[in-house]
Amino acid sequence: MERISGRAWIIWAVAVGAYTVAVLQRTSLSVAGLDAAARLEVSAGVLGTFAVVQLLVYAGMQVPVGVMVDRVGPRVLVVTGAVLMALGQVSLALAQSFPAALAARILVGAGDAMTFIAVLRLVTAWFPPRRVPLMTQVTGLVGQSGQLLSIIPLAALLHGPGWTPAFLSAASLSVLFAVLAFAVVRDTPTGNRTDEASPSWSQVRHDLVSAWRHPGTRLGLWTHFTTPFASVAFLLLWGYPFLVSAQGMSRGEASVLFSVMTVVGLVAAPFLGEAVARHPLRRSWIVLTIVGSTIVVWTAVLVLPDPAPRWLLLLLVVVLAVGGPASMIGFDFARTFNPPNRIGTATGIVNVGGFFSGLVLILAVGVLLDLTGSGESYSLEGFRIAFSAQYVIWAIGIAGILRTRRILRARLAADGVVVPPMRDVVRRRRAARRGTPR
Ligand SMILES: N[C@@H](Cc1c[nH]cn1)C(=O)NCC(=O)O
Repeated sequence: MERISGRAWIIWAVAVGAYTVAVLQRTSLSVAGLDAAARLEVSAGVLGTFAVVQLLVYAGMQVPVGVMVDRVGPRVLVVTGAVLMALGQVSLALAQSFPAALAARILVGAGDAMTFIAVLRLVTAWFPPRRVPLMTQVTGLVGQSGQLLSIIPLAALLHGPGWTPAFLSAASLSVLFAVLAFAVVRDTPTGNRTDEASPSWSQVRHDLVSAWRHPGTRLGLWTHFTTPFASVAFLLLWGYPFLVSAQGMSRGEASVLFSVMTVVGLVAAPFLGEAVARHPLRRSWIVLTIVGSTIVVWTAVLVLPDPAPRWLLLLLVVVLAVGGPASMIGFDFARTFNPPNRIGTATGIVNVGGFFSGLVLILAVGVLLDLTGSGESYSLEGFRIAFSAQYVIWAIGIAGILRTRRILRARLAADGVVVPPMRDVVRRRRAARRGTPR
């Protein structure tokens, strides 16, 4: 087994810390909703603009940021991202009007957009390939805990010392990680990307086109598009009103289900990382199985005429929770089907998927609830129709996965790598178990 150096762990710890703080900044406004509405004198509906604009900025910047990761190296991006987020949060701390606060959140979204793919590029550079799937999962998992920093200490600061001290404290964490990343992080074991000759812009354009054209990158994009959107929309906006208003749960019970989601995500991530490392030729099957289970359980919940039994809702949050870690398999496709000089670009392309599909579902559920007259009552009937929008996104995503997988397998076969169909593998295993010739 290849040894992992102490230096790799230190660089990873700083990088993952910067990503965790980015997730804290990303989610910081969700715990400040009521305070924001009062301070900026806007309605709850207008506050939703913050989330939408932030997601749009994040998704829109992924490809340019991916290109920059390959051109200037991940360290510059982690430092710049932290500086932008610090500026955004200082501006928010002082903002007195909606336009000023919106401009501040755009800065936060831009800085956030730079962090994750740069950190994944560091993981690829500093860890042996066999360890990368697991470390990618652990990076996602640790980073997501930034949400807890919003929910607990930031919320306590908001409701104690108040808005300005809370957002200034959040900004100071980004300043800390900008300094730490500048001092500690190095792009590769041989130094920084900027120490080498940067590729020309025509080379960068060529890499972007090549990354997009490779079916492995697009398989990653469709994987990231199809796996997390159901849990993103559930967690960020619609899960709570669905459980409480439509399913008749108490707020306490709904909170327990959300905690279960966090725990299941924690358990699933390393398990999936190891499965992907062991069975690289079966990654798309792992993805399709997870998506299929989510569809089956959501369908069971939606077809019931009455509120679902508690055990079924528990099962629903369990399958939803696996969607986040499953989306990380998309980055594994990007990494393994692209040469090192364009992994950042390919990762950026992949990372657009889930943020785009999540945003579409969040908006679609809102529109359908309004159209069915359930925008305020949040009735079970209204949610049943609204959540049906998921089937359209699943259908598009699964078609994308199957199509790009077919193209990819044809390309691999031309290079002499034949992926045996799953049914042949199952038949051969059964025959081996019975001791019959294959
Ligand atoms: N799918 C997420 C990360 C994740 C891991 N476990 C649950 N969610 C993702 O793509 N994140 C990108 C980011 O910037 O956070």
